[in-house]
Parts: sequence; C-alpha cells; structure tokens
Amino acid sequence: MSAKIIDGKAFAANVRGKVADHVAHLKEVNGITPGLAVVLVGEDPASQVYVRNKGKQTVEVGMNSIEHKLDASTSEADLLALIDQLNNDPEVHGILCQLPVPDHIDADKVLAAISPAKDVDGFHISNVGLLGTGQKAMVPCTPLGCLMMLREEHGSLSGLNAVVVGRSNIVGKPMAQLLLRDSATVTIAHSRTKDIEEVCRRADILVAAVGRPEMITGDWVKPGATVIDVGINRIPNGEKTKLVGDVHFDSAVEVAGAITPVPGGVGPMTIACLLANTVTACCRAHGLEEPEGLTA
Ligand SMILES: Nc1nc2c(c(=O)[nH]1)N[C@@H](CN(C=O)c1ccc(C(=O)N[C@@H](CCC(=O)O)C(=O)O)cc1)CN2
Repeated sequence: MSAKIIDGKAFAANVRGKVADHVAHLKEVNGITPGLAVVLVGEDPASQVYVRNKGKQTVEVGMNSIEHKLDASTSEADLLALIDQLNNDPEVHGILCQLPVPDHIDADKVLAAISPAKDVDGFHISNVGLLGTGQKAMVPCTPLGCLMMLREEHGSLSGLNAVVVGRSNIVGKPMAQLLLRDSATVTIAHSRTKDIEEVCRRADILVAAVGRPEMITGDWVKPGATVIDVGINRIPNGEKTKLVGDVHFDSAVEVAGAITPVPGGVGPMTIACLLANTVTACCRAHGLEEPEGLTA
C-alpha cells in the first residue's frame, strides 16, 4: 500500500494564513507591524532565491521586509556593524543572516552577534541552550516545520520511537530536542552509527537530515512509519538535474504510513516558520500574547 503524501506546500500556506491573521490583529489592535531583516552576503544563486522568497512572503503576510544585500567581499567587521545596527532598530523584530556566508567570515561569530530576542533562525547559542533545557526559545525554522507536520499527523508524539538521521546544529540536534520535548523516545543516528538500517527500522517517526541523496531506502523503514525528509540534494538527471531528498522516495512510499516529498514537503515549511517566528518575536518584544499553534 502506498503512504499518505504530506503536502508541505498546503501546510505552509495554512501557517502563512495564521501568521497573516495575527499580523492583521497586531496592526489593528496594537498599531504594530512586525519587521524582518534578512542579510545576504555574496551571490550564491540558491541563497539569492531563498532570500527573494523570504522577502516576498514577508510582504504577503503583511509584515515589513528589510533586505540587506552585501557584496561577497564585505568584511566581517562591516557585517557585524550592520547586525549591531539592526539589533538596535525598534522597527526590526527578526534578523537573520542567510547561510552559507563567504569563507572569510566566521559564521559562528555572526550568529552570536544577533540579539537572541531577534534571532528568528534560532541559531544563537542562548536559544540553543533554552531549547535544550526546555525553556521558551526561538526554535530553528526547519525542525519547527517538521514538528508541526508530525503533530498534525500523530496528535501526540508521546512514547513514539523517533530516529533523527543527521546531527547538524541547524536541523538534527534541534529536531531531536523538539521531539524529546514532546515526549518521544529519541535516537540520533549518524555516519558512525552501527547497524543504522536496523536503528531506522525501529522508528515510528523517521527524520532524514543527513545531506546524502536517497540514502534511506524503503527497506530501512518500519511499515506504517511517518517519514520526514529534510534533504534537498540536486543530482544529475540525463542532461539536466533534479532535486531529491535523503530518502529514496519511490521505495519508501510503499512502506511508510505517511511521507514528505522533495520538493514540496519540508522545504516550504522553512520560510513559513520563519514568518511564524518573526511574529512570535514581535509579540515577545512588546509583551503581547503569542499566536497559537505557531510555536513549539
Ligand atoms: N539563515 C539561514 N540559512 C539557511 C537556512 C535557514 O533556515 N536559515 N536554510 C537553508 C535554505 N533555506 C532557507 O533559508 C531554504 C531551503 C529550501 C527551501 C525550499 O522551499 N525548498 C523547496 C525546493 C526549492 C528548489 O527548488 O530548489 C522544497 O523543498 O520544496 C526553502 C528555504 C540553508 N540556509
């Protein structure tokens, strides 16, 4: 039997709708318009597309979009000065620096310079610590999107066996923390994990965030499991290229109970959750009630 396909595009549209409703409420009742500042350094083509989409969707939900596109040769000091300026701008509620940054810039330094309260990517060490200790944090967008889809699929995640394949700071580790927070039994698997196929086969929830095209095949999947594919890999396809996940979709779809496709699964949720985090940051900054269903 074929799995249910989780429609990330539709899910993301729904999240954006909720964000837009809350933004309208903030404007009408409180006279506040949330503002998101996005900083891009250099001309990486994929980053340019992501930043363009972030700006477009920010405006579509009624928020202010502030874009800073800097030359690839921008010095680290100049970038840090810009972040300092944005940290001190009361019109800016969320700040992010698009990753990756050019090699001469230390990404960790940049992330540490963003005010934790405006860190809508949830990458600042303070937010990492708050999430890890179960406190109110800004949560990284991609794992937050995965969590929203899993909650919708399962209701409660309590007691379910969740396996996260991948241990990156941006996806794998925060994903594991979020699953733990929802009382799942969590395993993080990675390139050194012994019998990784067997570990994956025990998962009721399998999150693939390893960055290796189609590594996880159907025989790694427990029948009926929910498979969330975070991978975005461009591979050759004849004369052209195509986008695939970390999961071999055609075999996994025959075994799983529900599965996210690539494209159109987790990806669209990343920007939707960025907008959700921005409205959350704005509410927190002004001591206002946070929107329901848009945070972890
Ligand atoms: N500061 C940040 N940098 C990066 C992040 C991030 O969350 N914060 N994540 C990625 C890039 N990213 C957003 O920034 C992102 C990636 C993918 C998608 C998406 O919608 N993907 C589509 C396919 C797109 C395509 O055709 O290429 C999908 O999966 O359906 C949105 C946002 C790295 N940098």
